[in-house]
Amino acid sequence: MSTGDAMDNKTHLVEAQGFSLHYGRKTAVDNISFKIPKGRVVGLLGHNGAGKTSLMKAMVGLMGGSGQLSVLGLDPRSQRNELLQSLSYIPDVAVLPRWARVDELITLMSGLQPRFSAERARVLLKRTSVGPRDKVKSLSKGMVTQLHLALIAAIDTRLMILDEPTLGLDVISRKSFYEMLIDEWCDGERSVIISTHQVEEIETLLSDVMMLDEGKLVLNISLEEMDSRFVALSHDPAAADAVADAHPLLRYRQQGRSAALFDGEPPAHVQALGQRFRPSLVDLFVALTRKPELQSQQA
Ligand SMILES: Nc1ncnc2c1ncn2[C@@H]1O[C@H](COP(=O)(O)OP(=O)(O)OP(=O)(O)O)[C@@H](O)[C@H]1O
Repeated sequence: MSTGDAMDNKTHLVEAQGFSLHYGRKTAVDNISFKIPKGRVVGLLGHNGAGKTSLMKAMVGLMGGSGQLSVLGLDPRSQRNELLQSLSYIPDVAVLPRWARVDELITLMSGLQPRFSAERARVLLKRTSVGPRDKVKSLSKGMVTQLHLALIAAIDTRLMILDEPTLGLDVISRKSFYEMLIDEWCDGERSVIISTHQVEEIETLLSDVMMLDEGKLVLNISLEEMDSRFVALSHDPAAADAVADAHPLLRYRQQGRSAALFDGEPPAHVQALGQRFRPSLVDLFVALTRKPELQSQQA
């Protein structure tokens, strides 16, 4: 793949070290450190206001911050123009010009972005119901999002950043959006970072997950590591006290039964009181980002 960015094969696509971002006195991103290597599909999860958009804006150089942040080996703030040639980005409030026709947008992109392939965009659009002569204003919200992805995925880069790309779409449109992304863009070399609230339906796509809670990175893990590290147990109500004494991250209900989620192996005597099952990403998300006072009310 031809990339003119400032990367060698050892560099991570994104590296943050002690990175923070503030709006006045408000801390939106709080001293976070992480690395994203090539070939990953990273879910950036967090409740409203957790800091996802702020972090993504910093990655594309729209916001400054303190600490270190490097994207494709570049400083997003001071080397923004260079970075934008090498990065694919769909912001949360993406708009395409409503007056334009699809083929006009393809021509426009060809003039603006040296790594854009008009031919590739046309191939990608064949997967959708968007026609080259359609006007943007005649398309449904789901079709506009598909069009936007086709245009962005036709840029030859190593990193795509998608901020809540499927917001407002129905389940079928969301599915076809992610199918196109995975089939047509992810190739084992490129990485994509997707922020979303639809934790449940994105779980099977992801290779890694990063969870933000009030600006802090509370989890940064591959799905494989997640499976080996976190353990869930379903148990009878009579075992509730013994389970609680083992300090689970979360107590909840699963298929009508009491359940508990542990970070690491619970003690053997507690394991003997229940049946193990694989916790879902949603369970983990709730456990790590729900306020403690809510947890104690619901347990
Ligand atoms: N322009 C701004 N001025 C002041 N505070 C802001 C601004 N933008 C965001 N914030 C604050 O920064 C924090 C993080 O916001 P951000 O938009 O990054 O969160 P988010 O995780 O993307 O949320 P959502 O899921 O609702 O889009 C929030 O507390 C928010 O109120």
